[in-house]
Amino acid sequence: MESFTEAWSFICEYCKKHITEVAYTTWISRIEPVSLDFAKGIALLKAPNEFHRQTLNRCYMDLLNDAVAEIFGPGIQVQICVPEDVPSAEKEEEEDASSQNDDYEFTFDTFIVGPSNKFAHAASMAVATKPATLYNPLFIYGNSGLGKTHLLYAICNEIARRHPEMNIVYIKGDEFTNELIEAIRHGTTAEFHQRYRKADVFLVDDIQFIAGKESTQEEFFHTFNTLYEAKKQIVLTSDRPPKDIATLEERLLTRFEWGLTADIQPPDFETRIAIIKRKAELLGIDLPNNVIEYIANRLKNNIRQLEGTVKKMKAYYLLNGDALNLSTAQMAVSDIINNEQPVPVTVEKIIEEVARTYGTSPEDIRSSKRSANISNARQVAMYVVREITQMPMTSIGEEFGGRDHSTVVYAIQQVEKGMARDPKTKGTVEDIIKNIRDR
Ligand SMILES: Nc1ncnc2c1ncn2[C@@H]1O[C@H](COP(=O)(O)OP(=O)(O)OP(=O)(O)O)[C@@H](O)[C@H]1O
Repeated sequence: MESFTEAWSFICEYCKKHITEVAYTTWISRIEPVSLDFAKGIALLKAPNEFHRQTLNRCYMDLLNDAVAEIFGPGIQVQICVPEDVPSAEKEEEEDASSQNDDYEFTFDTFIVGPSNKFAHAASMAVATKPATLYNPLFIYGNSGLGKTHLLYAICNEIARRHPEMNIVYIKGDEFTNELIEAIRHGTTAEFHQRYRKADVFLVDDIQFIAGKESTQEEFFHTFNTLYEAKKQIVLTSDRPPKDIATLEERLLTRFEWGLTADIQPPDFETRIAIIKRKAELLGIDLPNNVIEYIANRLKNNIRQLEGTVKKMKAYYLLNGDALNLSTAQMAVSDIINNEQPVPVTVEKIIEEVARTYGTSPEDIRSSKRSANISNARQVAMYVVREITQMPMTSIGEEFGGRDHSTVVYAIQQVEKGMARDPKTKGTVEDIIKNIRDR
């Protein structure tokens, strides 16, 4: 592992010589080496997200394999994973509901259109066909599992197909924040600017995660302006409309509303039926009509759940030989509903989100450092832990580096007072809680 990480810089050097600087910065520089297994002949690399992986698989696999062969000799195949693939107990539980999809690509062809999403679909098609001419920015919002990411990838894939020369940059709002914090820490903000401000098409999934984070919003504001003025296409998604993102800066809110805002609603009955049929077809199984109708009647608000149910039925069929009938469907639906119970939020997750918001690190929050920003972030983190987990004060104190009960009580009171006095503080804390709960 150690030597693979060391050798990674040589692989990067090789790639750098063979592609343009922009392509290198956008696609190769953000890969992380994971492991090299000579016995299996696999070099495992990690891409920051699914769209990145798809692009690497499609456009840069030969280059990466050549680079690996140059350094380690022939017989090693590159494989790309994404953070979601890295096993952890929690992720495994989420697996069925995950938006990762090995059965089909997220394109316009695989997107079923109905009254609930036809406006967002049409706007996305328009943007993909003529980037930066009609709607800029395009802002798509809707609840979880209704197809925002699917549409965003569909735009990426369509533009990549029509305009292979265009530099498409896709990122999630929280990744943008994390990368900025890392760039500030390592003094590499120039590379950070270059990566995002050289985009021809800039797509940000879950933009709500930048709200309340001052330096991220500042950076995003400049990136937005640079790209907008250069007539580059910007597409954003969120779980709520811009005006409902409590701590979004006014100047960003205005900009997000400059172009077109399109919402996606839960699908109606006919669309749910069409989606179940299509998912079954893609998975190569034949579902009777009564089964399709049963699923469509039970799951109304989330397309990811519809898809998960069809996958579950296929798994029961293949693994247990169960028939594709109503009782198997009942089992699959209740499995999906139970699995989708929210995963309990850990203190670690809460501290991570608070740290991101205040531009500090989880280690600092748990430490005894007393600078104003860190103390403030620590108090907010204690408050949020109490709000979300209802954990006893003494246990909260232990989680924060062995602080005593009275320190926690004091911290919570301070935050309550701050929220009562200042609407901005209130908005920030509420956004943090919403972001953590919505994950
Ligand atoms: N109209 C549709 N036609 C076909 N599949 C769809 C449609 N809408 C959503 N899906 C599928 O449902 C799953 C969830 O969609 P997606 O990940 O795009 O949701 P999302 O709105 O981005 O959710 P989240 O906010 O939780 O990230 C994906 O597998 C996607 O392909």
